[in-house]
Amino acid sequence: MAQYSIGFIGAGNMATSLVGGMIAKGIRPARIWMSDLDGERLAGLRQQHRVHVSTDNADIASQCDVLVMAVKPQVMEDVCRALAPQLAGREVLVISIAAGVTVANLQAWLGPHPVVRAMPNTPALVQAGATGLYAVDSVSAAQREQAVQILGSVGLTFWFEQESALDAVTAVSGSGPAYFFLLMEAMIDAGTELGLDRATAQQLVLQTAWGAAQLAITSPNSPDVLRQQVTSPGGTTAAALDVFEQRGLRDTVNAALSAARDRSEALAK
Ligand SMILES: NC(=O)C1=CN([C@@H]2O[C@H](COP(=O)(O)OP(=O)(O)OC[C@H]3O[C@@H](n4cnc5c(N)ncnc54)[C@H](O)[C@@H]3O)[C@@H](O)[C@H]2O)C=CC1
Ligand SMILES: O=C(O)[C@@H]1CCC=N1
Repeated sequence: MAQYSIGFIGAGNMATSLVGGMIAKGIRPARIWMSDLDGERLAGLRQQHRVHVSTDNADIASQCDVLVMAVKPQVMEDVCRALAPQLAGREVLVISIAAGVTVANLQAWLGPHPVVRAMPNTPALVQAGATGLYAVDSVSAAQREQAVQILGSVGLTFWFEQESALDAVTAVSGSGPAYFFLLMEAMIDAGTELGLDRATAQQLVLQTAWGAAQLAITSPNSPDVLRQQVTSPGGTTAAALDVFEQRGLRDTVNAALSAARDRSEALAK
């Protein structure tokens, strides 16, 4: 693996997940730099991962060939504008993981650097993430490979030709874990209502979610076929699925994902 150095601006949940994955995949901690406003958090990360840390973003930016921008979208402009002088005249690959921050925004704030926009998700924490990627034309093949090494260290990566696809990716897989967690919460509550103790209901729900995902990933059959295999005519599953369909689950899911896509687009404005 080429020995380029990688800096993270913002050392929150997503950056920490990525760093954990990269180290697990053999990237040496000495090549990783992290900055954040929270010095205590950085001290913990230095102790845990042996990475370089600093509370000064410019310090990190001046050391690195690849910069992963991992602060919240709302502070991204200020953080980028403050870093622009550090990057001027240097070849730095910028990878942003922020929801709804466009490559045009990033290049306006940071300067005309090669930019990859990425949308990962929190299962990256357990190296089961899914990330959508979009690159501007100036990103070289080697830099695309660097982006895949970083984001691919925590799960699957998918390239998209159109930047607008990342708003849809955000709605599907970026926010997606929360939808499944909501369904888990609702099933645990319902199981408890039906008389199970909460701890047992939770274990049953989580094992069922994990098993269903494993089955869907490994089976040659699509989810609709797998659903039909659970559903005996006139049986219990049919009784439940009828309620979901009658109460408009598909329309609700469709409207929810459209709202997430719209919010991703709006954040860019
Ligand atoms: N949480 C999620 O599910 C996903 C989040 N994202 C994106 O990842 C980015 C980070 O999100 P999280 O890690 O969840 O947030 P987080 O709040 O855990 O991390 C953000 C970090 O940035 C630091 N920070 C704030 N201002 C700073 C500054 N001026 N300089 C340096 N560091 C600063 C904060 O102290 C914090 O540690 C966001 O842009 C979000 O849109 C992308 C995909 C999924
Ligand atoms: O809710 C958000 O805005 C971020 C982006 C995708 C997941 N979390």
